Amino acid sequence: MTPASPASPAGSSAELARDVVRQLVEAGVRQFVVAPGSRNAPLSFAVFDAAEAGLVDLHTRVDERSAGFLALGLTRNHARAAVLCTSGTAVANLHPAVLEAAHAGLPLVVLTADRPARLRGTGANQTTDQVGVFGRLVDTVDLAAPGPLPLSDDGPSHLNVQLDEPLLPDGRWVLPERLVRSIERNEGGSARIGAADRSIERLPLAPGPRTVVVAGDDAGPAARRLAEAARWPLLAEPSSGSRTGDHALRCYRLLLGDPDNELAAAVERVVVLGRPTLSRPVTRLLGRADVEVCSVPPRGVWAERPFAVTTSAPGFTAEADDPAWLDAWREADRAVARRLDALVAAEPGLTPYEVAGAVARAVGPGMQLVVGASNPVRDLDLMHRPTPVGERRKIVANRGLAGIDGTVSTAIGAALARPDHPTIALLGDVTFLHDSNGLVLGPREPRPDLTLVVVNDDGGSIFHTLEQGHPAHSDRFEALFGTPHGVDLASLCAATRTPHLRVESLAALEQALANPNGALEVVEAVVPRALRRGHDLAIRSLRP
Ligand SMILES: Cc1ncc(C[n+]2csc(CCOP(=O)(O)OP(=O)(O)O)c2C)c(N)n1
Ligand SMILES: C=C(O[C@H]1C=C[C@H](C(=O)CCC(=O)O)[C@@H](C(=O)O)[C@@H]1O)C(=O)O
Ligand SMILES: [Mg+2]
Repeated sequence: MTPASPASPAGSSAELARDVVRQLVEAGVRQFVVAPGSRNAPLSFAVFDAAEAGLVDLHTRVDERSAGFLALGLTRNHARAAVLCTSGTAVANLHPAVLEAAHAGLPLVVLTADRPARLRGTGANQTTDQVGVFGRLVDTVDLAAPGPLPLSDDGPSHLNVQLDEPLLPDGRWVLPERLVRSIERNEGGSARIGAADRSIERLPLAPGPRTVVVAGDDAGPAARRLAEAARWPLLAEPSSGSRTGDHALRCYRLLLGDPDNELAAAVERVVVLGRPTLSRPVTRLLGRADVEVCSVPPRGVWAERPFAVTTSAPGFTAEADDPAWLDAWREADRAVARRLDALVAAEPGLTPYEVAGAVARAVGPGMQLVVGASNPVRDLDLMHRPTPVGERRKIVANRGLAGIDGTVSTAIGAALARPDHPTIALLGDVTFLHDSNGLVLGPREPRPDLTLVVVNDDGGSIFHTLEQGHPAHSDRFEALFGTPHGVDLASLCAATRTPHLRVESLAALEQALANPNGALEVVEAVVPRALRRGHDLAIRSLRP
């Protein structure tokens, strides 16, 4: 047992590392994800000692891409995390998660170990230019000695820590008593970074113009509250935090996508909150010259909107408007939803729409759903019936940049940060394969109560629904877009000893969802990809 050293030698890497970890803990970081490396050893040892003292949770991941998204999932669920790695290409593997955090406005902390500045520009091993490595969107704080850490609360913080040899502390870190006590009293930074509902100046909107409320990703419940106060139709994406109550419309996308829909044509004003990312009909509505747009800027970088905005404010209020407008939208929504359910039910085999519907129904009060990009989030948008207000369901998605990367790890992180209830994830097969390293968990690792439902259509079916999927391109489609892989997911799961179940019917899927194993498991739902374009065209042509 190495002796405890209350204070490391002044100017040592151990002292610098301990100062960084202390400040992060004081700022509310309680989750640390370590990717193994020698250069970051002083930081890793300091985190280990903080974990031994019960102040933080320590996670280890061998793949920095997964480590970054694990930290993102923790942070997205208000358990602020720091991810740390060694120098060189390891740092670049964190970039996808850092970019998602920047665009989603998440306070992820990135600790990159570096060689001392004197070695920069030389051929020193594993040394590159890490200052500004995440581009203009994320500033770097380059640390050579202990000092105050400027941390961002509305986006990622990059701390590049110059660590010189010796890289080993000369003993265990005995954390300062006052730090331990303050954490035990949960003083200092909050361990749960949430979108605090700060009292903000809300701008009143006059009744009259035929208005709809669009709630994009991370809009929060403010969108629902405004729609309810004004009696306006609510067009809420699954990860908006507003897809609850009786103003939210399930099939808004189909109503807007109908060029002859009189209700859509009659819209005169849109109030938009969060970041709408799912569909071109919503994008088209927001870009219409005859529509007034009132916007609450979203979190994250580039918060200015890609469409003309008439009024921008941190929030809006409204009085009750004419309910006939809402009633007309509700009636049309119910009518087209009935036709959608009939179309899906008429299909003999398991469809991705049924998978999304079954998953949505399986997410009970308090539970969490993490949904992957591409078709799963769009199928959920069509099939997810808005749920009652107040039942604390949470739907999480990486919509800052809509990447298919890191989704397994994001789901694990989000699930670990919400241990009171099970989490389900819904994702495509290519998305799953893209982060299958997320299943590589060491024997000491905290494990989530998480069911990963993988919709396996052996490739990227989204492209069938886009321009690329037109039959004119069929000679090149599979090679460039369909990308069939033929991977045996059962064997892939077996490699990491992850429980796996393959289902090919709705009944089998519902049975699996009703009997989760309470730990990490994969339920593979096999569906045909060849039918996607036909189904998509039929669904888009549905009318009330
Ligand atoms: C990191 C990243 N690479 C590529 C893309 C482009 N992309 C979007 S969806 C998709 C295919 C997703 O396939 P899958 O997960 O199986 O879902 P499906 O489309 O079959 O529903 C790809 C490659 C992306 N969004 N992010
Ligand atoms: C496949 C990629 O992402 C694309 C996915 C769908 C988007 C889309 O147009 C959906 C159409 C709809 O449902 O209305 C598409 C877009 O936003 O234009 C995304 O690029 C990809 O390769 O990035
Ligand atoms: Mg697929």
